[in-house]
Amino acid sequence: MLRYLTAGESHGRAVVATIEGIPSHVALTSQDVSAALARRRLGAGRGARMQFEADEVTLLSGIRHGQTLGSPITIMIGNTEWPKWEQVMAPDPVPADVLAGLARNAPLTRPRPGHADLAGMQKYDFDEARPVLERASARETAARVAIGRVAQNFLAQAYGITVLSHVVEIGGIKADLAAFPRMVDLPQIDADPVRCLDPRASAAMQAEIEACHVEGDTLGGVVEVVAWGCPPGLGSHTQGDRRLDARLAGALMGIQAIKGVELGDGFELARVRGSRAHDEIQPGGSGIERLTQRSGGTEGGISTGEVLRVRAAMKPIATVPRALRTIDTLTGEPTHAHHQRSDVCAVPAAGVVAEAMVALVLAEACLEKFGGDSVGESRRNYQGYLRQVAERGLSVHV
Ligand SMILES: Cc1cc2nc3c(=O)[nH]c(=O)nc-3n(C[C@H](O)[C@H](O)[C@H](O)COP(=O)(O)O)c2cc1C
Ligand SMILES: C=C(O[C@@H]1CC(C(=O)O)=C[C@@H](OP(=O)(O)O)[C@H]1O)C(=O)O
Repeated sequence: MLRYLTAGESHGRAVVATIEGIPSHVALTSQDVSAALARRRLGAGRGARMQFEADEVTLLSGIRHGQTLGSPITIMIGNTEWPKWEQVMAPDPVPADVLAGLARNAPLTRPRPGHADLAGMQKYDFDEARPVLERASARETAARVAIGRVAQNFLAQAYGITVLSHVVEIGGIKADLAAFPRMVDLPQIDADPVRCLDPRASAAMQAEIEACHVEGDTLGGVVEVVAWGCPPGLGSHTQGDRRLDARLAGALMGIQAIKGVELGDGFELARVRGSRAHDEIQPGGSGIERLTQRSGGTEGGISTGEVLRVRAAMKPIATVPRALRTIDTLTGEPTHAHHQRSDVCAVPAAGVVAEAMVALVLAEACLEKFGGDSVGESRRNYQGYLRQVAERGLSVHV
């Protein structure tokens, strides 16, 4: 069983994540985790914090001399600004007169539409938004990306699975993907300022982000996560909550500001006839192959062995500089939402987070199917299963 938990506030001392169930002997260093976190900071449209946030990584448990031990892995990511927030976010009581003198501690009573401010105040009985936004903030996604990298190393080393993401849409501008090769590499994607593989769309997206920046507005978009090397047989048709597509959708919808998920051609499949919707099967290689890749690599909630492809739609950033209408919860009077520094567009970063979530789902599904307490054992079990599929003549030629 694989399980994990994150903790920490955006302006607290640190965010942390613990993951349990990763087998032993996965090669992993703090440089790997730092590199993953650096990718999350990338992307046109990110705000001031991402310029200076250093994401200080400490591997607290579960790793020794560059290898996992099979015990719980804990990763801590220090928040660069902690010294400035130490009193505002102090776990122990701070004298009222000290707090009153801190501009940063001014009560946030003008909740932002689209953020967690108001719903969180209602639910947790707070008279201002600070205690809510500190945890609602996508700062938390740094912790998920850190353990996502652990999962990615495990997937690559045990099964040869590669997970990566790219941006397919920002602010209504769509990438033209028709001409792209089936396998693209990460440096190629990360070299683009919005992590988009279509140079023309990328330029238009960057211009739109800049226009929004100037006009005090914000943007959302769509990311696609692709996984190569997934074997057939992950997930199960036998129960709704075991379906791989359901688990992927849940994991992606769990990312801040993600409002829609589709597998493969998703919603488009609802608009065409069955004869144009499914992936026909023919003999290929020493087994079978598909003529198209519309399903996104799952059928019946089980991976088919085709390339896995899943998209997530992100709503625009809620902290709109041209502040939206709201009420002051102190007076009940109409006003405009509080505004602080924020991202104009975080779609490229959301792609990196989505990659981490897909890697965590796949790692869990692989461990369910193949088990193993060490990478070597997981790999042997996996190879035995591939032989079984081959003996039936059902190997997938991708
Ligand atoms: C990588 C990333 C960065 C984000 N940056 C900001 C930001 O700077 N300002 C903001 O208001 N929302 C930002 N968001 C979105 C909020 O976290 C999100 O809108 C909020 O949690 C409420 O979303 P929900 O309705 O989906 O829960 C970001 C989201 C992600 C995934
Ligand atoms: C800190 C991160 O993103 C933050 C996500 C976020 C939000 O409301 O979600 C608001 C901003 O926080 P701050 O007010 O501290 O600048 C972003 O910078 C991060 O991604 O590491």
